[in-house]
Amino acid sequence: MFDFSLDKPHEECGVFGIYAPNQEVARLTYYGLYALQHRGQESAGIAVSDGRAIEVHKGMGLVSEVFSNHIIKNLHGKMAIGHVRYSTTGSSLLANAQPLVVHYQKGMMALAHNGNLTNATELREELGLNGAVFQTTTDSEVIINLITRYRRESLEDALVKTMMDLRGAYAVVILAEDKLFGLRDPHGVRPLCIGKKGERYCLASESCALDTVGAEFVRDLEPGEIVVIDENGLHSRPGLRKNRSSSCAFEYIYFARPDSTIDQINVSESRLKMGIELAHECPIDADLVIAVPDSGTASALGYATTLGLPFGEGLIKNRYVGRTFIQPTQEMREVGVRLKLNANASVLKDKRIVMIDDSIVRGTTSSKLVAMVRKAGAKEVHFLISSPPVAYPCYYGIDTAEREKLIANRLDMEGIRKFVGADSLHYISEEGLLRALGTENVCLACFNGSYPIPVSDLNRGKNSCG
Ligand SMILES: O=P(O)(O)OC[C@H]1O[C@H](OP(=O)(O)OP(=O)(O)O)[C@H](O)[C@@H]1O
Ligand SMILES: NC(=O)CC[C@H](N)C(=O)O
Ligand SMILES: [Mg+2]
Repeated sequence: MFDFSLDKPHEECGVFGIYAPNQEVARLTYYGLYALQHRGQESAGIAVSDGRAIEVHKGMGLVSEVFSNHIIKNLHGKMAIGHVRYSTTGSSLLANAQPLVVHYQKGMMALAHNGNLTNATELREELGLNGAVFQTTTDSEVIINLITRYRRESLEDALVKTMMDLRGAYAVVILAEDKLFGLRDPHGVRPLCIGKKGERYCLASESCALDTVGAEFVRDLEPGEIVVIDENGLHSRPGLRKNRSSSCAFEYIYFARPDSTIDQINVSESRLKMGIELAHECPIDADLVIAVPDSGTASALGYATTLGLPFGEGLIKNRYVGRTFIQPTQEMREVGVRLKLNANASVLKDKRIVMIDDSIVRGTTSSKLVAMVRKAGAKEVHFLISSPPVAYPCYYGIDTAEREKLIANRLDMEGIRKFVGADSLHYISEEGLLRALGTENVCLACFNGSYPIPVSDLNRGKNSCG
């Protein structure tokens, strides 16, 4: 049977950066991170710089738990970066929280990273042989070590050289030498966008964070691009030759906030279109369409509208639940799901239900929800999924579990249907998903095992650097 003891959301990290002398950069970063909280809940941190010295505060937990008004007020500087973490390489420990800060031959540097390197172990070994020491077990520390190693050249050249060594996914913000830098890997797997607030610039994993701090969206970083933000404004330096862009499809399906737009695709709109595609691929004669909130909501609306079916609030999400910290016993796991979601019997009773969620990963949530909806009186439960089956692990920064734990890797379609207990089960096709996204330039590795960036065997485990 499956080991459910590792049940937790499938997340990654969020980064934010701002260059704004005479503004409260720590507070703005705090708000930016608050908007990106869904990207990681294990730890949070903010580093501020006056152009020379860097101060950092980080801690385990949510942004609101790590920072108080007092702490924010005492972080002074003209620029800042921040990070919310969901660990992918290196355990969830304070020592691994970001931003990472180092002293090097030219002063101080702070770095925050979203993504996952696929050659971190090899790079770490090589750096270690050349005398580098490490204070964390993250892949992100490899990046900062490489930059300082190459810093005999100008900082921009050092960044280019570093990017030539790195494989994998990285959206990175850096404070160093009176400047704020942003880097995006040549495949553009993880998002990073630029905002303008007055005359000043900021960087964020998702555009929703720009809205929160009152910045105008300027554009996404190009794959392989480096941007430099300082007293003179913003300039771009082509870092590495851009590959065919492979931005992560899972960002649109599940991960990013619906009000964000990534690489010209609005997340909520793409989910709506996934629902429309599902309606074309699998029209079901039902009485009511419901969503697993929140990430299933837009798809369920698209499905219902296309087929002219009513949409109802069949499952209600407790808005105060972030992570459920589900205990590894059957009873506590069920409490965990019930704490987060509850069936609304008054709309479900005696109805034939189509229930739409964005994904099935390990299968834990789905089986509980189908049972819950039946218990609330539904006559039939048809379960539709707005992503193809997740059958391969992500090595680029989304923690979707090891291959053996993925239900689509273990069971065939009928086996999964039986496991979740639905009357019928249908996943969107890969073609349907691509039509909904309106581009083929996306990474679909977790669905089809075709990895756009090679992953060495040494980098296939969570603690591969530790
Ligand atoms: O098959 P599983 O391993 O249970 O994973 C699938 C579920 O996980 C995600 O939700 P999650 O509860 O992580 O977060 P959400 O509330 O943001 O949707 C996703 O939206 C599915 O509902
Ligand atoms: N999910 C992420 O983006 C995590 C960043 C980095 N790999 C870490 O584990 O700290
Ligand atoms: Mg969910």
